[in-house]
Amino acid sequence: MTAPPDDVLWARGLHYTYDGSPALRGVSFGVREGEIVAVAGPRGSGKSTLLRCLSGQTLPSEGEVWFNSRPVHTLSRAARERLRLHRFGWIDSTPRLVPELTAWENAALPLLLHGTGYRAARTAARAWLERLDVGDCAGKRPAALRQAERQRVAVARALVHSPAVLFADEPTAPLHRTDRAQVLRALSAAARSHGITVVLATHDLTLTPAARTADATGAALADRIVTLADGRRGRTPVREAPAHDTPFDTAPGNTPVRTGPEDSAACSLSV
Ligand SMILES: Nc1ncnc2c1ncn2[C@@H]1O[C@H](COP(=O)(O)OP(=O)(O)OP(=O)(O)O)[C@@H](O)[C@H]1O
Repeated sequence: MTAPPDDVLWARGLHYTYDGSPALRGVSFGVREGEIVAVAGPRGSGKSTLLRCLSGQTLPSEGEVWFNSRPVHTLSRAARERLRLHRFGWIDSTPRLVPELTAWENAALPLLLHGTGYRAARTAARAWLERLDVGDCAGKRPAALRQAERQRVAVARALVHSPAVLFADEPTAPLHRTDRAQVLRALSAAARSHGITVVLATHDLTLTPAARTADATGAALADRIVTLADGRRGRTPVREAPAHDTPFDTAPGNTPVRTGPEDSAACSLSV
């Protein structure tokens, strides 16, 4: 089996089980370069597990994950860790910053781990903090920052090394509504301007045209939504103009195939 050449990330027939309890039941998934895809589903539907499998943090019990047409599921743990460090970014719902480091030092961590020089890392980290509207926080430690500021620092850290794919697991869940919209706008604008592919998990199922119209401040974030329910791909609650001609859906047998617009939507999200 080989992955479609125009997909940066591609997974087929993913199963994952926690102590006998299935979390993923044959999920297939494809993402194109530069695309922002939201994975939506209720709590416990398998979103985090899917993101962990796609990013190589967790090996699926069954199934395949491919990045740039190369298999991830057959890599050693060390090779997957290198892949994550160099090519992927990750944002959790709770910003996990190092309390002893300043905001810019936290944001610069991936570069410093890559061996980038201190000055260059500082310049890049500060530039990302500016871009995310927390430039004036650069010298502060996490304890001196608001939650939304800490999350922006975490976003800067996830983007500072220009990853190929950014995984965001409910990145604005603990924030207030206004902060959510701002962080989402900043995240999506940064990803789009740098051509970074985003896979974003959300439990918010209010992805209806009416909800989006009402949410005038919401970021026009995702190109496409895929839904998960009970560890399986579902149908999207939204049907709108497709962002791409040939989005993916799952065919019987769990092979990603090109389909009509069912699984595709230009949408804004509250994550
Ligand atoms: N470490 C774990 N040990 C055992 N079961 C787990 C573990 N992590 C997740 N699960 C279970 O696997 C299923 C999928 O969980 P997962 O966290 O992937 O879903 P989710 O959609 O991301 O949910 P949430 O929005 O609450 O994070 C759930 O039934 C969950 O209880």
